[in-house]
Amino acid sequence: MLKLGKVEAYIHEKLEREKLHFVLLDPDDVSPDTAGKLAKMSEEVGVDAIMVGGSTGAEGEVLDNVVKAIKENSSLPVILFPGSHRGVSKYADAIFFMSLLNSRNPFFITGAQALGAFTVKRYGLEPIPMAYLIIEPGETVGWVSDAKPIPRHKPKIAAAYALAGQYMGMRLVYLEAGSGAPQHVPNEMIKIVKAVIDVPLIVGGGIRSYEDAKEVATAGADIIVTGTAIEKAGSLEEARKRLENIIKGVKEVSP
Ligand SMILES: CC(C)=CCC/C(C)=C/CC/C(C)=C/CC/C(C)=C/COP(=O)(O)OP(=O)(O)O
Ligand SMILES: O=P(O)(O)OC[C@@H](O)CO
Ligand SMILES: [Mg+2]
Repeated sequence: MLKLGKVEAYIHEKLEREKLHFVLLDPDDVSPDTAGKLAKMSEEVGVDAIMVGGSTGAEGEVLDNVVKAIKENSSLPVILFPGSHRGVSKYADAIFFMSLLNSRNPFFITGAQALGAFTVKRYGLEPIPMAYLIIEPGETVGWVSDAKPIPRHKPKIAAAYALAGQYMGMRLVYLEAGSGAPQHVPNEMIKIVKAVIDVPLIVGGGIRSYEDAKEVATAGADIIVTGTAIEKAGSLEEARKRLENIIKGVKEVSP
């Protein structure tokens, strides 16, 4: 029988009771000191995990120091969200071992994964296989990864990719509108994707408010990710206020 790793089991256990909220911290945008403070505050307000990564090359010491600071200041699981095979840190708990299924460049479908696989093994990181899909507009990550972003009004295309990902063995599906997107993934698309897959659905990009979070969760997202809203809050107090509201929106929707 398939035995899930610690972090994946934690996700599934929690999902029995509630929808989840993950915070994404990009070492390109936050210092270790700020990351530590944000992680501590995140744990206090009920965030479920911290993701660490960026599309513009978070790696090496810069990445390690942010992950270490988060681990020192909170007990939340830290999951890597790598932009390439270099986005791997031995201080994290797990890694979204993701394939960007709608990229035009095989590097983002299987190349980075092959180049990163031995590092993941050497560090003893828990890999969580994930289908990563870029939805319009896609923002920086869409451009960097040479994606063919799925049109916002074509939910069936997203559903087909998501189901294909599940059939290829991926145990999570992530719909990504792009960090800082003016609008999050359309509700209708979330609904249709959720209806065809059996694995948990993650949605991120452009979620900023209580209303956004509640809408996305109601449409069918199991895990809601926010980055910019917290990173760009200006102060720790403002970040706390925003997070409390977003989490309220997520937790009000039953799983
Ligand atoms: C599994 C391994 C080892 C590698 C996977 C490599 C893949 C497929 C990457 C997908 C493409 C990519 C560039 C992903 C980056 C994901 C990410 C962290 C996006 C969000 O980034 P932000 O840094 O918040 O956005 P900005 O770039 O706009 O700051
Ligand atoms: O920065 P935001 O817009 O919250 O996006 C989060 C995440 O989905 C980006 O990969
Ligand atoms: Mg960033």
